[in-house]
Amino acid sequence: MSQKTPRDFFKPLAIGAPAPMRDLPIRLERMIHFVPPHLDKVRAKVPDMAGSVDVMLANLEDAIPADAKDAARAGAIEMANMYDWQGKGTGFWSRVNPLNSPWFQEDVSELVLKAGHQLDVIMLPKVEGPWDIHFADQYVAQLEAKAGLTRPILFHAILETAQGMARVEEIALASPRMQGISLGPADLAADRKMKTTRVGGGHPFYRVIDDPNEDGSPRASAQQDPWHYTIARMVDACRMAGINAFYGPFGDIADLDACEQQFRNAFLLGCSGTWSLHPKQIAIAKNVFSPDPKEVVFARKILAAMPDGSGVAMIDGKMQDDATWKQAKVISDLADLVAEKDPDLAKAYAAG
Ligand SMILES: CC(C)(COP(=O)(O)OP(=O)(O)OC[C@H]1O[C@@H](n2cnc3c(N)ncnc32)[C@H](O)[C@@H]1OP(=O)(O)O)[C@@H](O)C(=O)NCCC(=O)NCCSC(=O)C[C@H](O)C(=O)O
Ligand SMILES: [Mg+2]
Repeated sequence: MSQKTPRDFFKPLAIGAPAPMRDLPIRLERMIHFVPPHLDKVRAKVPDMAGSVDVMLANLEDAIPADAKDAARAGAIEMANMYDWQGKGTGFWSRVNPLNSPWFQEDVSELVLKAGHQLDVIMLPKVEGPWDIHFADQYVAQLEAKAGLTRPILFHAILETAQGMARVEEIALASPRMQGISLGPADLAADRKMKTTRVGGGHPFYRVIDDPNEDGSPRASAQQDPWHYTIARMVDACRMAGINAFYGPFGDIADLDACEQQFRNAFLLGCSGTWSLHPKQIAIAKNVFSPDPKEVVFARKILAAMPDGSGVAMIDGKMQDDATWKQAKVISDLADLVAEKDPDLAKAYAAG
């Protein structure tokens, strides 16, 4: 038997470490905003930006130069103490360097020992299999015990290798610390040997083409989504494990339309949120990952028409039954969560 017994699964991994959570906290996580914490100018913006994002993330991994890793780690710890993250309801996360890097051990130990009381989630890049989660799980439990933490820190894995993709279900189920998984399209593309230099989004060469026209006129063609399979598989693995799926980075900061479309596809397929790399992407994520007011009004009509969630009803010519009741509940519950944070959307959702 290679798995823990059900009883052992929820035992703390170190004496004095907090008990693992049985249920994830229900939080709005429409965008995970990436901050390069070694840059004084950007770090200084954090307190003012904190209320406008759902999650603020101090990034220690890629995009941080090797000679700035120590400064980024120190900046992340400063960020942890710049705002009352726990009290004011904005998530505070950090993406650490990979397990095989010279920085992982110090990243995690410094964060947990010096900022663990503020830290909600450690994002683990380039996770290849459950063994990576198990190693980090044990290490963090020891540090939590040493720091005297009473609330366990959760894990978020990034899918950025073919092996990680192939083992996504095992990763999702590896520990009760697992909060969610994001797609890392840039590293994943490289590892898969996809022929692109883009960070997420479509590609002009990845398309389908109409059959030839009899008159020889030009054939219509349309770009396709190269990430459809990957996102759908990640969503299934996450939802099976009761954790959340996230789209990752969209690297063309100037192309706001394409960013919005990529986010929207992920939202429709089941993702809870995305990363924002630049302030411009925050509003896009907020808009896309909050349900559309018209959909909310319609969803609530379904719930009202079938108060116990069973039977059949017709609304605006569309058949509703137990399954559409469940769909409506997903949208309505998310709208309730958004409304707690956003008074304008609360009004729009109530308008119906
Ligand atoms: C991408 C950036 C380097 C662009 O920065 P910059 O050139 O400074 O942009 P602007 O001049 O347009 O900036 C306007 C102002 O906004 C501030 N700014 C910029 N970015 C941020 C931010 N993330 N948070 C807060 N504030 C920000 C600038 O300082 C300007 O301020 P001011 O001068 O006062 O007007 C930059 O946006 C950036 O570094 N973003 C984060 C990049 C990052 O984290 N990359 C790693 C994640 S993606 C990844 O790792 C790939 C993934 O793992 C995979 O495999 O797929
Ligand atoms: Mg990456």
